[in-house]
Amino acid sequence: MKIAVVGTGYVGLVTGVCLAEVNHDVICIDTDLQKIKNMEQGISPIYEPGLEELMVKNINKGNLKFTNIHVEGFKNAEVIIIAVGTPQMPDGSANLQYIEAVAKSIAEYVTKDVIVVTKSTVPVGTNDFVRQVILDNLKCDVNVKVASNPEFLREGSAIVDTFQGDRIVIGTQDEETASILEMMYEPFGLPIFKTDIYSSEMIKYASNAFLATKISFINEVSNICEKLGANVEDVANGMGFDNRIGRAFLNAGIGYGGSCFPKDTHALVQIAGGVHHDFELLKSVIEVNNKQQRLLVDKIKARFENPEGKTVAMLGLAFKPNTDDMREAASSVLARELIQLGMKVIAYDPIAIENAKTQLPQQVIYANSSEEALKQSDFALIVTEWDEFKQMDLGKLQEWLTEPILFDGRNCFTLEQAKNAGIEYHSMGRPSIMLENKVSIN
Ligand SMILES: NC(=O)C1=CN([C@@H]2O[C@H](COP(=O)(O)OP(=O)(O)OC[C@H]3O[C@@H](n4cnc5c(N)ncnc54)[C@H](O)[C@@H]3O)[C@@H](O)[C@H]2O)C=CC1
Ligand SMILES: O=C(O)[C@H]1O[C@H](OP(=O)(O)OP(=O)(O)OC[C@H]2O[C@@H](n3ccc(=O)[nH]c3=O)[C@H](O)[C@@H]2O)[C@H](O)[C@@H](O)[C@@H]1O
Repeated sequence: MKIAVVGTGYVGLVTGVCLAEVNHDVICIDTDLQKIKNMEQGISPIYEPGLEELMVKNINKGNLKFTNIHVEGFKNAEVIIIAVGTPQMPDGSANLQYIEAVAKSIAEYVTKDVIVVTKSTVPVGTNDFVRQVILDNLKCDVNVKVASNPEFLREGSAIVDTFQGDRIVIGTQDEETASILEMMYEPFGLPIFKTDIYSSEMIKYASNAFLATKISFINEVSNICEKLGANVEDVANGMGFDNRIGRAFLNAGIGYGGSCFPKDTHALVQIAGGVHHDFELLKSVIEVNNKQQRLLVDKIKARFENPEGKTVAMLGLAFKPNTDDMREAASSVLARELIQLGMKVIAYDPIAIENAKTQLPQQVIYANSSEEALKQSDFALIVTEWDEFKQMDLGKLQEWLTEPILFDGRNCFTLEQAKNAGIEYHSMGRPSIMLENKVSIN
């Protein structure tokens, strides 16, 4: 099938590459010419495990192409997939300007019947808007069908999620459109759930909001566990045995970040508000998360009488491991607050440093390895649970840090590991490990 994908970010590029991998004829379109030039040479604009290899393979096979010229991309397309960003507006609602621009270019340039699929996360009713913009601006006498097809991949495991996802959702009431999209996805062999457009649009927001709710819920439980001396990991494991609850997304930490949960929870509150529904539960989820993102600062303030002048190694900057994405990363909030407290921050991340430089305060100093960061610091924080931090020899902290104190925002180590390493260890929702002559802060 001939497919054009508009937008080559995390979703568009991964989708385009995976559809090419199952032998569709794919052209990816982006307005960013530099990205296009790089991708033509097999260089991925984003860090995503396995993506570049598959990209190169399919460019060489001849079924993956790139262009910055929409008319060129749409020329032969039977299906056009919209995967441009829908960032958050100041009031929390989704910004649809990129979606509208794509709809206008489709109207201007399509010369044959086509199915337009909205993969970007968009508020309920947006596909109606896309259809209307296209109809209002259409230059040729062609038939354009519009369908919703939200995406559920996660950054860092996007390729695996695409080939092994739990479901593909197709929102359309047109049987012919549904069956063409089913054919397109058939090679993935995944369950396909068909519904109407509005429900499909809502499934995406409700799914992200539910996952965010699970995270805020366990973080609240975690904060209570700390006060009571319980261990949130055991609590989550014990809860997770119940199939109705499930263990996934019950990892307590420093809150959710990234390009989607924060913006999509805000957008759903706005969507609800648009129909005069006050989504109180989701507002609390957001509020809990905002507090949770800065919890390590509170722990530091509780531990040190005067943190001013201390140097801290900040390990991990990306909003989660295996990505270079810094959007809404807790590291931004933490670095800002620590610097305000008069501390020196030495940061290290295996992949995200270049992106971090555009987001973190300019006073932050970057190290080339965790060892380099730790050796120059008084104590340390783990902000992102990269494998290389989880595999770190904790005993070395005694040697490298002025004070062997670790604040672990992601519970990367067991309490036994910390105890055996002879360090002071403060994690999330679990009792602190103190060295002799020190009193636990919990
Ligand atoms: N990042 C993720 O993990 C997921 C994102 N989503 C949703 O997918 C959508 C896209 O997200 P990302 O891939 O993260 O976005 P992104 O910001 O990484 O990429 C968007 C791309 O679209 C391009 N673009 C903008 N206007 C264009 C136009 N008129 N024509 C061609 N290209 C254009 C930009 O240059 C950019 O490369 C959003 O709605 C997001 O909520 C859904 C599931 C997962
Ligand atoms: O719409 C989207 O963009 C995507 O948003 C999330 O994917 P992503 O943001 O890439 O990453 P997640 O693995 O969901 O993690 C999001 C945040 O939650 C945090 N998290 C996750 C799980 C958990 O148990 N605890 C926790 O704090 C992570 O550290 C991270 O900051 C969803 O998982 C995807 O299904 C969805 O497609």
